[in-house]
Amino acid sequence: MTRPASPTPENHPPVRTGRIGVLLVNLGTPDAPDARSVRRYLAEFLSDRRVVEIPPLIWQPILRGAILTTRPKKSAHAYSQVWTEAGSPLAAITAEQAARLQERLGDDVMVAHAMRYGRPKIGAAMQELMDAGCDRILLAPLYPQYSAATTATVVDKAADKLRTMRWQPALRTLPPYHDDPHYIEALARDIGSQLDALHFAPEVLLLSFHGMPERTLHLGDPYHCHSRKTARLLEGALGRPDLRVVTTFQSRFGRAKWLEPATDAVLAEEARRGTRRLAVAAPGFSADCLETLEELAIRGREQFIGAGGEEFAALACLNARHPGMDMLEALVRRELAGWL
Ligand SMILES: C=CC1=C(C)c2cc3[nH]c(cc4nc(cc5[nH]c(cc1n2)c(C)c5CCC(=O)O)C(CCC(=O)O)=C4C)c(C)c3C=C
Ligand SMILES: [Fe+2]
Ligand SMILES: [Fe+2]
Repeated sequence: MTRPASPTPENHPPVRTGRIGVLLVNLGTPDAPDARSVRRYLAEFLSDRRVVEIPPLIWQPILRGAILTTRPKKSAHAYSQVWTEAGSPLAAITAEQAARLQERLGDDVMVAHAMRYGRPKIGAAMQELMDAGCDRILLAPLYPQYSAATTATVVDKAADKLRTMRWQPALRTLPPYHDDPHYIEALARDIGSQLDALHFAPEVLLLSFHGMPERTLHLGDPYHCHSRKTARLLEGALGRPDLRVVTTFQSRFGRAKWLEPATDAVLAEEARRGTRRLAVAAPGFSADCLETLEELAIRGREQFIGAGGEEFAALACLNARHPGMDMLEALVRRELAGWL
């Protein structure tokens, strides 16, 4: 029998200093607005079985065939219309949210960010936190409304990393915050001040949430209910009886039936029925991205104006501005209770 070697600086596990890590996670985005980068991103995203719930034997040939040969070029064009000097808006804004949160939380906490698809990777970001001495990690998927396709797949990915480790950190996850007063108040403050700054008074405020296949609702995914509840609470908190608030779902993908009503159809329908001035907000997105800057602000405008509308505004997401950062700080501090 050999006795285990006594610990030496060489074989001793790295010291963890009891620091707390916070990992903000969003969806992810391509590295560049070109077809190759978009193809790599879409291949990873659309191969996630939490996102497309079709058996791989059926889905992969469709994905590798029709979709990845045509969509990357189209999507790359869309991305190129919203790309900034700091890169993809979603990447730049998520990084800024992490930096702002770090300033607010101080040295006891280390804040990092990661993306579910593309970079920075969740596993690598967790490793960085642990290498810096964190033995407790709060995983914060930046999705107010829970869905298996977003929140759950982030937790799955973090669990994949834990699975490889002998000495795991303690892990907490930020619960969905679709009805949290901090979130509703941040949205009401932020959307309210953006509405006041418009040069016109909208008749309709469209609240556009990302869509999901309708089937997921019947399978028990709370996403649709969470979105509806956010919309109802936000309408109450805005307190603008003159404004008609309409909730829609955007970004339909594939042939299955998606949640309705669809944003693009309602934009055209509102204009045809006589609405002249409309504003659209996307409360489910914590950062502006392709879906808000291109699909809503560019194509949405064309749909509304093209059908007879006169004034159109796409409002900004909470991003890294004050109301949103106040909310994020409050939500994170609450989850860190007992750790801090
Ligand atoms: C089956 C397809 C898709 C499901 C389900 C889905 C759910 C879902 N997505 C978001 C948030 C975002 N999606 C974004 C882009 C995007 N989404 C899909 C498809 C599904 N999304 C695709 C193919 C794309 C890529 C762009 C394109 O080719 O059209 C983004 C923006 C990413 C960016 O780089 O800016 C976000 C954010 C949620 C919240 C959600 C379910 C609730
Ligand atoms: Fe999406
Ligand atoms: Fe889209």
